[in-house]
Amino acid sequence: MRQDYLSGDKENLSNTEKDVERALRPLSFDDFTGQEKILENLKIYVQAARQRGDAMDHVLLHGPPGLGKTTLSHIIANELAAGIKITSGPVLDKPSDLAGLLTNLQEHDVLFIDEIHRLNPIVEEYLYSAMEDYKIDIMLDSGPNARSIQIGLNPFTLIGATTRAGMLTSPLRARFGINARLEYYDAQLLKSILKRSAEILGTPLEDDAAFEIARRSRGTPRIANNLLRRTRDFAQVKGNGRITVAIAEMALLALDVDQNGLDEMDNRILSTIIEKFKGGPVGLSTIATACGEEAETIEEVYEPFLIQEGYMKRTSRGREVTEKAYRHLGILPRHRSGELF
Ligand SMILES: Nc1ncnc2c1ncn2[C@@H]1O[C@H](COP(=O)(O)OP(=O)(O)OP(=O)(O)O)[C@@H](O)[C@H]1O
Ligand SMILES: [Mg+2]
Repeated sequence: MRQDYLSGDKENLSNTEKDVERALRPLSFDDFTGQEKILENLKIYVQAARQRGDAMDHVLLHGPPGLGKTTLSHIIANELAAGIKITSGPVLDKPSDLAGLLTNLQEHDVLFIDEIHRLNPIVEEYLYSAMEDYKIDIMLDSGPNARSIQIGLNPFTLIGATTRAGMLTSPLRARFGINARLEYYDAQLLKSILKRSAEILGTPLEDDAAFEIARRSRGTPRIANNLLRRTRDFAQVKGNGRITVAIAEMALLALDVDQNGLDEMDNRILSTIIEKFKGGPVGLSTIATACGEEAETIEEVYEPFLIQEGYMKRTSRGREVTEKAYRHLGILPRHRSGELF
């Protein structure tokens, strides 16, 4: 369970936690911290579309979980002063599910499809003409009477979000005029996000405590906010309600977030590769089995951060840990084909 909220799995949040997550979600471009380049461009596209009275071009947002894809989609709709309809890839079973949504869109509305890499191929194909010409073909009747009629749609903006851009087919990817990859946040940005969140929650958060939580949040606002909520609990029960650096340290220790901000699963992945596979290279599915975690989760949630921070690398022969991983775990690197690191 602890793993779940640290890894940023939103499905496992309770209802109150979901309410808090919603309360902390920025609603406008000005509320949104970081991703400056993306924001700068989006502001221009939004303004241009509004000035012309057109629907904005379709947007693909990709990047690791918890970096703000859903948040940004809502912000775009807000800034366009448009409505938003929300669905997700796995939910759209058949073309008629999608047709229902599309025909209900008002002019310039946003249709947000989360996990768009998990669209059923038949539904996906259906989306092509909707995206390109704002038209769909609907089948009437079946058997010998089957015929299709074409229906025009109101011009709309599709926003697709995915943690796995590589899994998108090229025809789908090509239909997004705007393509943005969200990056991990640095500690300073996360610190300002935390200060804002603490303010909303009404929790006093000292500066150095904010920085400590920020730098140990795996570059991810969702994790930063989750750690803030847990730290707030510690401050309330073990302190006087104020989040000091000592309280933050205590909470992070209890949550198994180590000094470099790696959590229990990060460390398990690294130590497994070192101890069971001599540091690698080793295949993803082998690591997954040895760690008792799904390969997809490792690839989507853990590995991108471990690679970005230089603990691990991907080679053509599989995953390998780096010298930094050995140092982090306090293990001496072994001789590898005669060479030392
Ligand atoms: N730039 C930001 N500024 C402030 N808060 C942010 C920012 N980005 C994300 N958050 C916070 O982090 C939480 C998670 O963000 P969001 O749900 O948008 O991530 P996501 O990229 O859609 O993740 P997933 O891939 O899991 O769907 C939000 O509730 C929001 O409070
Ligand atoms: Mg999301």
